[in-house]
Amino acid sequence: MENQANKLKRLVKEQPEKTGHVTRFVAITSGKGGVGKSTVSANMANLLANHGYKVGLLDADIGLANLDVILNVRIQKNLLHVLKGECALADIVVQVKPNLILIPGESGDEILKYNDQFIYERFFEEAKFLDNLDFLIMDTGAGIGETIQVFLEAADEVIIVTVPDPAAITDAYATIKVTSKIKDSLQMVLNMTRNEKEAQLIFDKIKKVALQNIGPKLELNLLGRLPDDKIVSRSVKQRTLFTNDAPMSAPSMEMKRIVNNLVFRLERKVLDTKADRSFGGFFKRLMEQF
Ligand SMILES: Nc1ncnc2c1ncn2[C@@H]1O[C@H](COP(=O)(O)OP(=O)(O)OP(=O)(O)O)[C@@H](O)[C@H]1O
Repeated sequence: MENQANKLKRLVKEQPEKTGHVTRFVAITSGKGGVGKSTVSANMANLLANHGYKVGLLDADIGLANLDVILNVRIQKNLLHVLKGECALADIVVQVKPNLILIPGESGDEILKYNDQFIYERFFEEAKFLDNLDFLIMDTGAGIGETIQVFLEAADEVIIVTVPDPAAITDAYATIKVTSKIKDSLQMVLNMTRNEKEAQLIFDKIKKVALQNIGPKLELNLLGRLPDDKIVSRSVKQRTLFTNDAPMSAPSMEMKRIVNNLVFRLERKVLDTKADRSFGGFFKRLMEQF
């Protein structure tokens, strides 16, 4: 019988290996915890997978509702176990549905703390089975910690999620300010907003402050908004995804707009194709920066 590791390798490698295949790395972060970062990450990855993209979802945040809980999958070990040499990468990867895998992580601090050269070499070799991913969506922790910044710097696109409450906005702004030192463009998602007007108003205020204090060099964009909706909270409680449960609902339609805007941006963006654009290459960049 085919074991789990081989099955995963086969599933992810269904397509013939493309030379020069590009994986796009998207980091989702927030200033404050509990603003919907994991909910946005999981539903974004789900919609991209529905579009036919091969998507990896990396949980680099151990918060209240982890991605395995949101996606209703069982995990036993995570990236930390791989980096400690206790299991193989293929053993921890969970196939959520066709085109969507979950890579269970740990807090970024823990992940990047391990630096055993021998295990790294094996890890990068093993990571080749993830080379066909079109997107890696990373749910990072909240705040302005050094490790989170390392993940954000290595990403092609950084999305900062916030909610309208003043404390969350202040913290989101702190993230924008710190991250503007390493990124020229940042995306925002305003979650739990009453309507589009409210989202735009809040965004305009943040943008004005950013322009005054950071300057015009930073391109700050509103990628989209999500309403505060029972459909979203209910799906999280039921361990389902609202983009599956209620695909025609207001939150799903807004989530589709966010995903379309993201894909549009990334398709236009000139990516650094000199850098190794594989999952392993991305991790190498992380380790080098840390
Ligand atoms: N648009 C929304 N409408 C209603 N409830 C929401 C919405 N977005 C998120 N929530 C609820 O907010 C809570 C926190 O969401 P989530 O776990 O995604 O946040 P987080 O920022 O990832 O948190 P953490 O910092 O713990 O990782 C969840 O219970 C979720 O149901």
